[in-house]
Amino acid sequence: MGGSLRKLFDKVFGNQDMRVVMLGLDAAGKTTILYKLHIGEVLSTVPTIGFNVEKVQYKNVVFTVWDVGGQAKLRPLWRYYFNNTDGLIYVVDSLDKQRIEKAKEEFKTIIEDPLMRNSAILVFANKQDMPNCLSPAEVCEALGLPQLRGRKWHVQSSVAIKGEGLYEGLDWLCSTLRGMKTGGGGKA
Ligand SMILES: Nc1nc2c(ncn2[C@@H]2O[C@H](COP(=O)(O)OP(=O)(O)OP(=O)(O)O)[C@@H](O)[C@H]2O)c(=O)[nH]1
Ligand SMILES: [Mg+2]
Repeated sequence: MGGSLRKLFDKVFGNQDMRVVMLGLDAAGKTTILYKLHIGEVLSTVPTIGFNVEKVQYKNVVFTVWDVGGQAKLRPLWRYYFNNTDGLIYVVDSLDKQRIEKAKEEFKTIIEDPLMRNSAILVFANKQDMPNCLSPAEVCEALGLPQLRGRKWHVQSSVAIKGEGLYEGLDWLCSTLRGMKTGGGGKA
């Protein structure tokens, strides 16, 4: 699975310069996604300031991954990480109904930041293998995506531990970014 996903990843991203930030509450599945893609070694973590930043470079694509739970005091650092971000991947634990409201609040703060204004938004409704989880449509509703104006977004059902849905999501992100970079605008 890892090998074939990597080949697909290659095909999708080709030779483009791309900066992708992956965010979500703790335990949403970000690290699992990163490792499942087998796109490279984790380059750096920054535990000294109280949170982990995982950075992965694979060819021209730089992934920066961190969790955003209760990080208000760290928001000034966003400037450093979010600058020139093309794509935002927001990972939601679809089973964690208790914290879906919190996930929404954080999401809203992120996408309203001026640095994120132009980024395409891919949401992984993760842990879809779990019974009684929120459906992708419910996650979409809970995050308020249908009310978003002037943004390109997509909700992708995923089971990160099995690698399901990851390629489909990245495929959407890549073709959307390609469209945006050539000025045509991808599918919303
Ligand atoms: N059932 C199920 N479990 C998953 C899935 N994806 C991730 N997990 C599990 O959820 C837990 C958290 O996953 P991580 O990838 O560590 O989450 P994270 O977003 O990196 O969390 P932080 O690093 O704490 O911010 C782990 O035990 C994973 O195995 C999934 O699709 N289904
Ligand atoms: Mg992690």
